[in-house]
Amino acid sequence: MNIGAKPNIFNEEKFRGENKVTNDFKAVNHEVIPPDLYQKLPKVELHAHLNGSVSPPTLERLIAKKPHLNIEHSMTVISKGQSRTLEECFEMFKVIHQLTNTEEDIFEVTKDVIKEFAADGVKYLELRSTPREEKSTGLTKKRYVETVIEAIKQSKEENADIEVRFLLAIDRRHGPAVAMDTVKMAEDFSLSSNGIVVGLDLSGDPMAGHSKDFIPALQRAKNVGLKLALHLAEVPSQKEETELLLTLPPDRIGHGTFLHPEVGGSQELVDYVRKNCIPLELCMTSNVKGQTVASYDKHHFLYWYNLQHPCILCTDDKGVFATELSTEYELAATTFSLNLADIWSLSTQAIDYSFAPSSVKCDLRHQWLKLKTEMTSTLRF
Ligand SMILES: CC(C)=CCNc1ncnc2c1ncn2[C@@H]1O[C@H](COP(=O)(O)O)[C@@H](O)[C@H]1O
Ligand SMILES: [Zn+2]
Repeated sequence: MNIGAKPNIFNEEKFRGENKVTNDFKAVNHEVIPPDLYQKLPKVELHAHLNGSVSPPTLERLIAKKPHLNIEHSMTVISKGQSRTLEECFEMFKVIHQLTNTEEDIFEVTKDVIKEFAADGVKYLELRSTPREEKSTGLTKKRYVETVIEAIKQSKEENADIEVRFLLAIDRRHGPAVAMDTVKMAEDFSLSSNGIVVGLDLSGDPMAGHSKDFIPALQRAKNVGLKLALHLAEVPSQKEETELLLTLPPDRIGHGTFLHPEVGGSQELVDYVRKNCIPLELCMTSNVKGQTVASYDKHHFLYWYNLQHPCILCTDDKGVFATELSTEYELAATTFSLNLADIWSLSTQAIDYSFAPSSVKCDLRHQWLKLKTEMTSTLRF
């Protein structure tokens, strides 16, 4: 729906009727929003890089375990109000990788990240990560992937209130041969992981390599039924590269910051994305702190949302960008004056755009319905 025209499916009459705003409640768009609403809201996270999602407490533990590295916490996180260039952000991932260079570290960070998303009200999570080999510790790419899968399985066995899937990431900096190996690995694991590995991500420095080099690997992935979530138009002036990746077409687009004509993209690109109904994974804090978007109110969420195009709010790297998925929902709501019904429908629609099998989607929709009833009574509608 267009911002301005507010439907009332979340039945927020009670809120509208209350004129006073207490210290505990915030007014957004003339509604009164309880402070923990965004955390309680059931959510779907579809764009989270494992190593970028490691939280301060986990990093503190890893730093303490490896004092010889002389890593300070400020080297791994961009605090509120701060920003960095893309190059600086990518340097931060290198620092984090030094801290997560053993099987044990990968297991620990995966378990912690899952726990933290669950505590933030995320009911379905798609984690993505680049299989990494570390000669110094004997970590192999195969063991890396197996370890993430083991951590996901163990979280489930421990009854974490969250369903988790895994996308293997292709880092553009590593070139087409590694990309093809990653696709083959994803193929193998999609058969042996009990449905945990569902697809691939294309990420890494958007200025590295050229999209055309990755088309054969990505095409192969598509041919064998793996899903594709591709970072696309994350930086300006990549129209030709973007066009090429869109012809696959991907199942979801990461960022898509520079697709539309106002920012140097084109109407043709927008029309193509709309015609193929390719959902956009939008990460507001990441884009502002990474300086590809000037400010929250200039975020391309507004452009696509007003076109009624599928938009999914995501964190990207909740550790590095010091955010949570609930914070991203709150940011979108306050920046673009979304009401409760808009927020609820954003979080519900994200279920449709996940790579989960239909049985899981169906179960999530039931959970949403149940939680809506519970939240409605808590909020005294
Ligand atoms: C620089 C910046 C603003 C980052 C946000 N946007 C991103 N764009 C492209 N690739 C990314 C981004 N954030 C994380 N990644 C990828 O995810 C990796 C970290 O997670 P992992 O090791 O794959 O588990 C990074 O090394 C990088 O390859
Ligand atoms: Zn990303």
